[in-house]
Amino acid sequence: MSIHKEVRKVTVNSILEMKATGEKISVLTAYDYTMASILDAAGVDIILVGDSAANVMAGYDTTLPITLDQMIYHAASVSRAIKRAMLVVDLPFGSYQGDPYDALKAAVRVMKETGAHALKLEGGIEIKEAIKLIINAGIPVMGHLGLMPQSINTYGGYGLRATGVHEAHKLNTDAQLLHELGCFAVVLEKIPAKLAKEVTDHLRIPTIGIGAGSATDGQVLVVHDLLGLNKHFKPKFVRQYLQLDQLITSAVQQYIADVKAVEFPNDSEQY
Ligand SMILES: Nc1nc(=O)c2c([nH]1)NC[C@@H]1CN(c3ccc(C(=O)N[C@@H](CCC(=O)O)C(=O)O)cc3)CN21
Ligand SMILES: CC(C)C(=O)C(=O)O
Ligand SMILES: [Mg+2]
Repeated sequence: MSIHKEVRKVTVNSILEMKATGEKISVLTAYDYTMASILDAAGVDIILVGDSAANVMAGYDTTLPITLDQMIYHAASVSRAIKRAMLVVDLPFGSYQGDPYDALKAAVRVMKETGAHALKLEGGIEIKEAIKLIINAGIPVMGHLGLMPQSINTYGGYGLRATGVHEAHKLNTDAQLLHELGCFAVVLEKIPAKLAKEVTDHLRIPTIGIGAGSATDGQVLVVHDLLGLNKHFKPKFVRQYLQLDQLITSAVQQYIADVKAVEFPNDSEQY
C-alpha cells in the first residue's frame, strides 16, 4: 500500500527474488530527468546515479571531485522521471570514508533530498561501520568491490583487479561481509570472470557485474558508453549499441546548414 503514488514495481525484494529465479538484473546509469525517463520507460530494472557523472557530465578525469550536493542535484532530477525502476545513488568520494556518523548524515541527506531507494558505497571491511549505521537507519545499501574508481590513487590505473590470490581472497571475504551486514546487492567491477562466478555462486545476494563476465546476476553499464557517446575510452567490457555521437553530429550539421541557408525556420515554423 502506498499513499498518493502507484506502487513502484522494482523493490529490494524483487531484486533479491530475481537472483532466486535466475532472471538477470539490468542496470544503467542516468544523471538527468530526460535520459532517466527513457530508461525507465524502456524497462531497465535499476537506474544508478553514478559518481561517473563526474566524468560523463562534468568532464573530470576521475570520480573524486564530484560533491554530495552535485550528486543530490543529479539524483533528484532522475527521481522525478522514475515510475518503475529502482533508484540507486552513489555516495561520492569523501562523504563516507571517515567518521561513520558523517557517512550516515550524508546518506540521510541523499534519501531526504532525492527520493532515492538505495545507496551504493565502494569498499568492504574498511567501511563496515558506515554500512552498518546506514542499513540500521533503514536505507538499503548496494556494495561495490573490485575496481573502485574512488580509490584510483591507491592503484594508479584502471587495470584488472583481484588477479592475485591475496586480492581475490580479500574480495571473497569482503563480499561475504557485505552480505552479512545486510547489503541487498554488490557491484563487481573489472575482475576475472572466474572469480566473479565464484563470488556469485557463494552469495545469496545478487552480484551486478561490469567487466566481470556473464555469470553475475546482473550487468551495469554507463549509458553514455552503451550509446556511443563516450569518446575518451572504450574498455572491452563496453558494448556500443549505437553510435549516437554520429547521429547527433549529422543532425546538428544539418541544422547549421539550414540556418546558414535560411531554410530554418520555414513558413510553418513561425508566427
Ligand atoms: N564513462 C564511464 N564509464 C565507466 O564505466 C566508468 C566511468 N565513466 N567512470 C567511473 C568508472 C571508471 N571506470 C573505468 C574506467 C576505465 C576502465 C578501463 O578499462 N580503462 C582502460 C584500461 C586502463 C588500464 O588497463 O589501466 C581501457 O581499456 O580503456 C575501466 C573502468 C568505470 N566507470
Ligand atoms: C560504473 C558504475 C558501477 C558506477 O559506479 C558509476 O557509474 O559511477
Ligand atoms: Mg560509481
